[in-house]
Amino acid sequence: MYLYAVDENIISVNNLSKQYKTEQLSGIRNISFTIRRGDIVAVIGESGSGKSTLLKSIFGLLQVDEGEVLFNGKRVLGPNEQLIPGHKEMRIVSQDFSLNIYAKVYDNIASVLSNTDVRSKQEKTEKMMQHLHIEHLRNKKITELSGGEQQRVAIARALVTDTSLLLLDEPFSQVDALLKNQLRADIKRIAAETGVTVVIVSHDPADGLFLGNQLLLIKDGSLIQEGEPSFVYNHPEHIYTAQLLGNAVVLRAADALKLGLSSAKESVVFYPEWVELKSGWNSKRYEVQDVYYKGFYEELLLERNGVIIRAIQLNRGEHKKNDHVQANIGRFLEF
Ligand SMILES: Nc1ncnc2c1ncn2[C@@H]1O[C@H](COP(=O)(O)OP(=O)(O)OP(=O)(O)O)[C@@H](O)[C@H]1O
Repeated sequence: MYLYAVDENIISVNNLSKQYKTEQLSGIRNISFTIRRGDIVAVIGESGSGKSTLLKSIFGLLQVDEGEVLFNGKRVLGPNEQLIPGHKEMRIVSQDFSLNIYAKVYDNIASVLSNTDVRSKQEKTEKMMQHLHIEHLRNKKITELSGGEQQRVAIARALVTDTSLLLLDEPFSQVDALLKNQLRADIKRIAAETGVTVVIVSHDPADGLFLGNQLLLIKDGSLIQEGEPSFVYNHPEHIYTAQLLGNAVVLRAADALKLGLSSAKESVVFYPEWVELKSGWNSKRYEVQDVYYKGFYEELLLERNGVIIRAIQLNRGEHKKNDHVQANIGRFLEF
């Protein structure tokens, strides 16, 4: 019996470290996690935090210094250990797409399929073009496409071979806001339909919150938190996580006390949506310093006893600058 037949983890990353020979700290350090079959995992972190290094290490494009990556229970070999770097059961879509720029869209996708069954090759290519909404581009050369269109072709090409693990490095970097929402939804739908496991690297926290069943947060080469997105959002282990995911308000304990929040820790942290704008026995009076229009909601800058906080107001125009409002910080975290 094969090991992977009984193991629900498609990937196990164990104590993985990869340092580049640079003066500053770079690469990744001592990272461990597992990926369940069929999951969409979002790796989120700022530029330079080590996301691409992690993705390339999973795929076997980098020789790691310590630790290992297991794919279906078998160690992924590095470039020094095999002739052709990479892994034949995984597909990676890197930021440069690696498409044949002189070939047409259709041929870019079809060319990765075998010629033994021409009919099935055509069907699979057609289906994948439909999945990614690029049928109308079939006869265009890659050089004639926008960055976002190229990105879709690259994803179609990666998925058409019935791969079991798809690695996407910043798949939305070239896409404008409208297409980004569509492409995010497409990836989610295709993953559900095909059962492919997806690892997405992004600097945009919204990708991690919306897309993944599992969220990994990387900072300065280390994995600082992982878990189901809503759990990580609501139970951040670091102030940084709350700031990155939800633009949290961070107050020193002394300032928090001026708002009636008492804490024995150094800092008090809460998301703007945890502030309830209402009168009640525990609500306090604040002055509206400013109102920021955010589309379907407004962010209010509120002041009390010299301390500024932010709150969210869904009913636009309800409170204006210099108004006085009653607000209650319904929940807060202590660090
Ligand atoms: N080949 C290399 N040689 C030296 N340093 C490198 C190399 N590749 C990456 N680094 C450094 O390692 C760190 C992590 O880089 P990595 O590309 O993994 O980050 P990232 O989170 O993917 O960033 P980005 O979102 O900007 O692509 C950075 O400080 C980077 O400068």
